[in-house]
Amino acid sequence: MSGGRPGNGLEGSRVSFARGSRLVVDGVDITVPRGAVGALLGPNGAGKSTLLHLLAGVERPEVASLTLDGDDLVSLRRRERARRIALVEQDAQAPDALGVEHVVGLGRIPHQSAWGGDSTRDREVVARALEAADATAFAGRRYDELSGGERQRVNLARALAQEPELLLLDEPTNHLDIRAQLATLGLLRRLADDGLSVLAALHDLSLAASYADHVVVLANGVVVAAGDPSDVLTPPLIRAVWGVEASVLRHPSTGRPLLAFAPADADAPAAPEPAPAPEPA
Ligand SMILES: Nc1ncnc2c1ncn2[C@@H]1O[C@H](COP(=O)(O)OP(=O)(O)OP(=O)(O)O)[C@@H](O)[C@H]1O
Repeated sequence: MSGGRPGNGLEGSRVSFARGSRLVVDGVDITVPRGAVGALLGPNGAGKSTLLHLLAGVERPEVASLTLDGDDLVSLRRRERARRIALVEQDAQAPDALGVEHVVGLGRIPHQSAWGGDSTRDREVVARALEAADATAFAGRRYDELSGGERQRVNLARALAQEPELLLLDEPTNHLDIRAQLATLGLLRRLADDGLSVLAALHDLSLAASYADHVVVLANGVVVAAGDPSDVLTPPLIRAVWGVEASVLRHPSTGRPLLAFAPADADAPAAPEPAPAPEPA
């Protein structure tokens, strides 16, 4: 699905954004190499969605530099940006009563001329995107009548129909059952292996560790750690950022980190009373 253009992927340096007097993204350095899956992690309110919006051009950042395959993203024209970057938003909306195929077809607009309408290729790309996102079964239905998880797959299909070089996703596993979560992250992995740059905000640290090449941990708008999931997702870091106790296990088949959590000590429930010893027979 990627454009196949050579380059370094996304490279951002000192990306910042203020809401009123408060910096909600504060001097973030971020890199998503071409062909890599990056996971953006952090507690509620850390600035993940805001950062994705800045990278997608929905909001304009204060920035030292922000490039995609060497091209300055901030000065990129809107249409060119939409050809190269797709954002799957959390709980994205579509106009009422639109059919699913139509919604996915909206992803083709940046590639179409003003009077051209849908070409055979557009229709093929839409069909492939629906299939890749496992949404073909809903193709003939109305978007506003779908469940949350079904919509999430359609939103992904719409982004894939854009044939971007950089795919940004805000909690793409939200609403999805476990099979659909694994399918979505497996698809992102394969798309990256084909050359797409992927950055997804995720709350499930084990899923992030299973599928991402690197993770970026945000807290209060600042990057507090970044790198290989095995190096970054340590119990002290998780305690400091999320305020919970974590044990790092290993996935039995992949060897990737698998995290088990407990409330921080002060909040931990009292240990259960030991069971009374059985009476001797
Ligand atoms: N429209 C807005 N107006 C004012 N403040 C906002 C707005 N949107 C977000 N914020 C604030 O900006 C900060 C970053 O929010 P953001 O949505 O980027 O966090 P997040 O890491 O994506 O959180 P979550 O995991 O809860 O989705 C938060 O403090 C939030 O309250």
